[in-house]
Amino acid sequence: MSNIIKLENVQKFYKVGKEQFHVLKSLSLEIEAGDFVMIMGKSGSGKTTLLNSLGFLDKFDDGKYLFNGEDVTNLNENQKSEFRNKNIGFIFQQFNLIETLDVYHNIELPLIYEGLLNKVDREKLVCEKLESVGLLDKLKNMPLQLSGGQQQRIAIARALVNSPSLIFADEPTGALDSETSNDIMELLKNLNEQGKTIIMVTHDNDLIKYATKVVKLKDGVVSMEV
Ligand SMILES: Nc1ncnc2c1ncn2[C@@H]1O[C@H](COP(=O)(O)OP(=O)(O)OP(=O)(O)O)[C@@H](O)[C@H]1O
Repeated sequence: MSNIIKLENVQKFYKVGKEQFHVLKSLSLEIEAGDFVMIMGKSGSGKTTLLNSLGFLDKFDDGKYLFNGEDVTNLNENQKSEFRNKNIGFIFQQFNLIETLDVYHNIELPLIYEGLLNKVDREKLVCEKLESVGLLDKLKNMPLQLSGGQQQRIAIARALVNSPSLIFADEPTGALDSETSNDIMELLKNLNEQGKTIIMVTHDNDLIKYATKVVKLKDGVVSMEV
């Protein structure tokens, strides 16, 4: 198995007034291609900070970040955006769909950012992804006309549309009831079985059964890996 992600001694500080708050403390971590990783730990332990920094939504202050063996620690802003678009699909607790765009255009947006495909090819991909989450009939709906579970499925279709190898999910079931949560977890499990590497932040111990690897954070360090 090969490492898709390797972190070596990363440090992350937040500036609060004149103080520095040390949130990730010399954290090292290896994630293999095909893993379904659950990042767990108490509120405030740095889970979201870790995920966001891995996805270049935030940055590490020190240490080394290798992606497929390549050093991506010091990418510039354009390279970071390109890296994100190409390699990572994001799923959030509150879905983060654009409320003023219909379902079709929400899913199409990453393809427009990428700028490689014409309209016909984009349409084919959007419909394919919508079908894979079972919501092809909702193409013209606005996000707020859908249930929470349906909105999360649309967000998953959007995360998949650029065919990323990695899915980052921050509490993807946090806003859903338990039955809908199970549906979303089954969908993620299928994606993992199809070869996507998934890194998910959760508080919910019941979801550990879906993981191939659990990383427990405590006070900014990995306290346990299984
Ligand atoms: N922008 C920021 N500025 C200052 N401190 C921050 C900032 N973002 C997060 N923190 C602090 O860093 C710590 C880690 O936050 P983070 O959101 O990563 O934790 P978490 O484990 O994901 O928590 P939760 O489970 O509650 O979402 C917390 O103590 C938080 O208050």
